[in-house]
Amino acid sequence: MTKTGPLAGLKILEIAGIGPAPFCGMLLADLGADVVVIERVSPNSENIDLGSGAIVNRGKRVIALDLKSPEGVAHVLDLVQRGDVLIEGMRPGVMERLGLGPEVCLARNPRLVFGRMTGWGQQGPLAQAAGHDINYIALSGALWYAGHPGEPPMAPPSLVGDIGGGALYLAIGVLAAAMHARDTGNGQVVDAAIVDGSAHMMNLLLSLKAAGQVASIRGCSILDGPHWYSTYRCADGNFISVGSLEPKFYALLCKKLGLAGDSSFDDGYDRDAWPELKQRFSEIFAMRTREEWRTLLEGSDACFAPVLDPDEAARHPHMAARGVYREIDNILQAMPAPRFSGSSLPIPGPIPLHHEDPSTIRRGWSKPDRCGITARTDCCE
Ligand SMILES: CC(=O)SCCNC(=O)CCNC(=O)[C@H](O)C(C)(C)COP(=O)(O)OP(=O)(O)OC[C@H]1O[C@@H](n2cnc3c(N)ncnc32)[C@H](O)[C@@H]1OP(=O)(O)O
Repeated sequence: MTKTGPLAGLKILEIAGIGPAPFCGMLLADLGADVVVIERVSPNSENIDLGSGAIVNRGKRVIALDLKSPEGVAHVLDLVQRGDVLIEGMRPGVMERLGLGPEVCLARNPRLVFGRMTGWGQQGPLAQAAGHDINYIALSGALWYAGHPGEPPMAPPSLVGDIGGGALYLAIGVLAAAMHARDTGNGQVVDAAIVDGSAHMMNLLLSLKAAGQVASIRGCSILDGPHWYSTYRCADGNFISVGSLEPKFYALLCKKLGLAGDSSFDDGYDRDAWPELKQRFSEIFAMRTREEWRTLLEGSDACFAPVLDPDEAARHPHMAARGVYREIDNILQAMPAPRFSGSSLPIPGPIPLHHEDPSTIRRGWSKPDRCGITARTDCCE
């Protein structure tokens, strides 16, 4: 498979896991990297278990190796020597026990970027404990803000921790380290912990907190309290969102809702009035269907959008015009992001169905040149 895209030529080994590390691998494969996943050997099948890994495996090649056998470890080290980046998402110490820890791998390839994805981080009192997205963002402080006053917090399933605080930070980390390795010839370990990434993502909220705009009491901040920044149920049971943060946009929303003459809506920043005005908005939005609100508000500066499920989102005219979703092989998939001016709309690679022979990968991955990136020939005499 010849890959194109801004990361074409970057050779990545991914040790199969769950959640954020495979998602990071998909992101890099979408951008053109050659990602080879090492799965466990399954006694019953030569085929890949499509299960939950179908979309995150797109554009990758998959091999099956028993990493608890000397042969499996030798195969990995051979690919480590030829590759640019390794990513893994196992509990700290697992790779070391397999004989594939950073020390061994970097001794084999000093330019290697060794990307490690965990929830708690490689070090710290909780490093060895099992956990998942919801636990990591609970600890980092990110989950606290998600919820209504007096109710348990609720986060979008695995988006804030696994994807936002995890996979995306791992991707940025390994790409930064790969640039560094190109320039210096030195690889390194990237320790991407969801507690770190999701805390880092809080810096915008923390600056609003420092400015007094985000309070430590739920429902009293500009992003979780006002009637103009919320979701509402419509007459047909569907939902809409409004987010008219700036006074001029809020004024337009009120005008479109027929509230321009009602002085109780004049000061959108009066926190004491928010609960009552939210109730009024609830009653107003309950009077029409989501489609009727779309007709009135969508595309205006009132800062409105309908709340859609993914199938509806794929059909929405704006999303359809941009080709954000596509059904490929009967699976709805979001297309690669972001977009690059030097390439047309990226098409993700196919979802692999069969394991490859490790020696095919080995043959295709020649040993690194002096720059460590085999596809880059312009920088070596
Ligand atoms: C919904 C979500 O939030 S997903 C995010 C979940 N969290 C993370 O990904 C954070 C980092 N990962 C972890 O903390 C852990 O992997 C957990 C908690 C997710 C899962 O824990 P466990 O199932 O106990 O797996 P753990 O990572 O400890 O070990 C994996 C085992 O598989 C083995 N293994 C992995 N690949 C192979 C292979 N190809 N061949 C042979 N053995 C293999 C490892 O050697 C290890 O065995 P060991 O326990 O004998 O050392």
